[in-house]
Amino acid sequence: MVVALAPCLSRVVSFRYLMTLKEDDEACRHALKSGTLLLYHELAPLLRQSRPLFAVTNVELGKGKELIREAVLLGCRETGVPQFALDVGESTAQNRNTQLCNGVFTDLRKAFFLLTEPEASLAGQALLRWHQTHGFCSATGQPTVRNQSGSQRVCPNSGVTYYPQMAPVVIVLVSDGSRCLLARQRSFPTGMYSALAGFCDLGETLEEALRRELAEEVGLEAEDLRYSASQHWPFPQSSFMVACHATVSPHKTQVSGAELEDARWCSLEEIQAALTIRKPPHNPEAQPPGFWIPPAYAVANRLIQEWPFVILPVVPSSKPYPW
Ligand SMILES: NC(=O)C1=CN([C@@H]2O[C@H](COP(=O)(O)OP(=O)(O)OC[C@H]3O[C@@H](n4cnc5c(N)ncnc54)[C@H](OP(=O)(O)O)[C@@H]3O)[C@@H](O)[C@H]2O)C=CC1
Ligand SMILES: [Mg+2]
Repeated sequence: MVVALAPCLSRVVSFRYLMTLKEDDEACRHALKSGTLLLYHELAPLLRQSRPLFAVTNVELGKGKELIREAVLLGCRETGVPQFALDVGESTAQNRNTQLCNGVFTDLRKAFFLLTEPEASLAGQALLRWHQTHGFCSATGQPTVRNQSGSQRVCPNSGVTYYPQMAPVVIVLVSDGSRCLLARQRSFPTGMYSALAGFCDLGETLEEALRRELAEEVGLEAEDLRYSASQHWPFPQSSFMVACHATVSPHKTQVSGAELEDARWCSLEEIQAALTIRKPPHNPEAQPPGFWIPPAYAVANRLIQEWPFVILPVVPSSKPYPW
């Protein structure tokens, strides 16, 4: 009994500690002295061997203590050590830090396919980018002021508080019972196919957004829906991805050329072959005909991985939230 409760308790303690750091600037400044830092340079994280590199906070940063104050709070390790993200910006110190920590500032989009444990790098980049782009109040045009943890910004003139935002996106893997539907946009890397996705419109439920996107992009009507998972997705801006499976009756797709370059029904064998491709081919043009799918961290990959094992429940589609 005690063994089962201990991890729960430590998680509660760690969430409460995080809450304190968000609300209490002095406590957060104090925590900066003992926490670890994920460094960025122009939003490119410091990585070593495809892993984010957490430096100790007393690392020499050129501008010293003042620069450390610009760090944003990311989370708290199970050990109770708080984690921060900091962009060293145009500081000339980045080279020194790179040598000191034996890491390399790496473009996150390029590193993404190779990165193990990308969550902290992605969240840190998204939060730092939000601060860089929300320096002014949209009501008064005056500069906004951040709290120490970076969980909010306030306009001293209007009193408006701004919080980091995510746009809700529904992503759906459609199945006709024996095949699943993958599609590609023109902007995708050559040969990559993914599940269908789309931003929710204001006032829509997820289910309505899913049905609209299916109709718009491939001319299909969803029957049964099943929630699978969710994730934060930082490209190109922060989205909150909600991933679902959907069934449709076997039907011809009508691909919208405005939205998609191509959509293809894939058999189990084709999916199994695509899952064996762990990273994008060096020269996709030279590869034999086939396709590859988003990397393991992307929730689209999870939908595709679990598709063969998903047995969709029969849910009356009139219910607004069948899952
Ligand atoms: N994690 C994963 O596994 C995957 C993630 N995704 C992500 O899902 C997201 C949505 O997919 P996508 O098919 O592009 O979406 P949509 O099908 O909704 O099409 C994108 C277009 O919608 C318009 N749009 C409407 N609302 C917004 C908004 N809040 N932010 C940005 N654009 C908006 C834009 O049009 P306009 O430019 O004309 O204004 C944009 O070009 C993308 O960010 C993509 O990176 C996609 C697949 C897999
Ligand atoms: Mg789309």
